[in-house]
Amino acid sequence: MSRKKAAKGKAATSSPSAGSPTGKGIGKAARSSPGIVQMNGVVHPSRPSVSNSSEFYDIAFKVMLVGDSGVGKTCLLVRFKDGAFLAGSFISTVGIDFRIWDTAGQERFRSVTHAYYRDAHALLLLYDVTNKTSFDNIQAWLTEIHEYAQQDVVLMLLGNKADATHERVVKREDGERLAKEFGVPFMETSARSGLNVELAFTAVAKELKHRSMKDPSEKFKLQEYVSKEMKSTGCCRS
Ligand SMILES: Nc1nc2c(ncn2[C@@H]2O[C@H](COP(=O)(O)OP(=O)(O)OP(=O)(O)O)[C@@H](O)[C@H]2O)c(=O)[nH]1
Ligand SMILES: [Mg+2]
Repeated sequence: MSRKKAAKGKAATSSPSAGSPTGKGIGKAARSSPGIVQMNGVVHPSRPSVSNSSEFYDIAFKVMLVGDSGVGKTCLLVRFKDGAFLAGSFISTVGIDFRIWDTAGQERFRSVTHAYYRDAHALLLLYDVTNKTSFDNIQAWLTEIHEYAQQDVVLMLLGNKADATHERVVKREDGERLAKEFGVPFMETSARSGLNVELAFTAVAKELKHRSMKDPSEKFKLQEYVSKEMKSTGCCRS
């Protein structure tokens, strides 16, 4: 994915477990849980190395997974990091979960999320294709992102649980339309089957790497890269 100085990137999740971005508290899809993935990037002289205990990176990118509770953020992260599906009963992320340590908290963690937004380099915004509410809440999430995230944050919309064919209520075309409307790259994913998981993170990492190299001669086009990769592997469309 990108050049390593030492060990593999570290992953973590956090969850404020507060209301949806609309603040309306919408049933089962009412809580948010961003996760953070630090991706190691490229050598860049103007940027300091980042040390995290025993691990060193030339650049650590902060990528957050955001979206309603239950859309599959933790599962997507686990699938990407460990290559496995987190089966079993749904354990909602509470507070900040750094894989091993977990801080509990409900509404008061909202401010923590906003603080995380501020220095996030990329946001993977998820909805669940089997949950219409989570899709309807995307606009509110985008509003929140525009309010709290950096203006140039790398953003990608993901329709997760694409494997759940029978339960699907949001068509792929609906996701595509919404993404187009807001000018955000889009793809469907499945933490269960692994569909597009690697691609989603790789595409974001490539975009971040490109930006960090500050090479204006060649602009990386995230959506084009995603479409090309999908075509070349012949996969990834549910
Ligand atoms: N079929 C299917 N189920 C999934 C997928 N991803 C997650 N799930 C299920 O969805 C439920 C919620 O997944 P989580 O990853 O815990 O959801 P989350 O977004 O982290 O939720 P919070 O931490 O509460 O914000 C679990 O029961 C998972 O097994 C997927 O790709 N396909
Ligand atoms: Mg979670």
